[in-house]
Amino acid sequence: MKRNLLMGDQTLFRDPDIFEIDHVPEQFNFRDTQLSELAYAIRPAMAGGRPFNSVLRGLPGTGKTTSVRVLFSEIEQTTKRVLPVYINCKNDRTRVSIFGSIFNRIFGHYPPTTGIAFRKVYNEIGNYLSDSRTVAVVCLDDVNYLMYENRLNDILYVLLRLYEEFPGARLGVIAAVSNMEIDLMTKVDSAVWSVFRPVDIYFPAYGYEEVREILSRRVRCGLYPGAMSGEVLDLITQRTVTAGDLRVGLTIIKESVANAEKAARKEVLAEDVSTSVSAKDIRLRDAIGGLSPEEKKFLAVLAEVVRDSEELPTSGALYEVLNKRLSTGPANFYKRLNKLESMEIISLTPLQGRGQTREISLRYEVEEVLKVL
Ligand SMILES: Nc1ncnc2c1ncn2[C@@H]1O[C@H](COP(=O)(O)OP(=O)(O)OP(=O)(O)O)[C@@H](O)[C@H]1O
Repeated sequence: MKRNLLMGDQTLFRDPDIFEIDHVPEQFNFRDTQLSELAYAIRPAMAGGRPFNSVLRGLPGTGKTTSVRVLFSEIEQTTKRVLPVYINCKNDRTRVSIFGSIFNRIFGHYPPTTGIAFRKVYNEIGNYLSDSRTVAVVCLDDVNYLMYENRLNDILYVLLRLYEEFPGARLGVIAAVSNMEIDLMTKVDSAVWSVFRPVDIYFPAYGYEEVREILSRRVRCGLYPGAMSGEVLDLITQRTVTAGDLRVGLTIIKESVANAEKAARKEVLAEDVSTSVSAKDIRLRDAIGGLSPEEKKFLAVLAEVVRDSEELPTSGALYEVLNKRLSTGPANFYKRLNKLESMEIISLTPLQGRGQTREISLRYEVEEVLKVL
């Protein structure tokens, strides 16, 4: 029999990209209310005015990013006077990188990484918006990743005050948050909030019928006919609804199809349906995917220390190990620790009567973290 190890002889996928998390579906249903609220906030920009700022709140996988992408693509097809800028704060976390991304959208290239002051980048953006009367709409997706070291305040402050220095410059911010425990208002200084004053747009979780319809459409586009029965789709829908995150369903479909292919079946059976995917799992992969190589090494050592300690390690004890193994130094140590906390990978609990000392725990199983790393 002819074997083809790298290119499987047969695949059930008509188009595997359809199941990627960042795929923008052709049909985006069930979010009409949110889309019209967001369109309402952006609309003044279409007439050259300052858009309303907005906050999109909803659990992961409730369509916040997709709503922004849908409207941004409509803007791009309609006018050049509005410049939509999408920023994922998991990747762009500093003032320099966020303004670098805005600069790139305007001028088609990033500012040089060395030898250029932030102020110069800022001035060029401000002058461009002011002179060209282009209105910028900046989406800060997963803005919770900026909630450490006061970065969110700093970045919102600089963005929202641009018009003061550059008369005529107009810019609106869309901030998306997927952690429902976070009340953005309490995280932003009142002086910044008084300029921000966002419209609140809530994205509720999808119900059973909605999830089934969304997944079934994906299956019709992404798999060959007959590859997945209604019963198997019901099973996957049920797991997705229980997990409360559409990304779980998309990942289960991908893995189940791969299992069926491995068993050389032409149809996914109930036994192929992967049971190991959970919303927590996806959150962990997502969070770790947003770490730099140095931060990953830091987390790996931290996880090993947690695994090998009888009690939860303190920040002091952990610092000793990390400094010895990775020459972390105190400033980087606390920066990385705070970042891992903001990404909800670890918890830092203050110890009573011990000043700045914190007790460190992982929010996931140690082995799970090490496996994903
Ligand atoms: N109404 C919908 N119709 C079709 N697909 C959808 C719908 N809502 C969400 N999806 C799909 O679910 C996945 C997750 O959606 P999206 O990234 O927009 O969620 P999110 O709320 O931004 O999540 P996060 O908070 O993690 O960023 C994407 O693949 C998206 O295409």
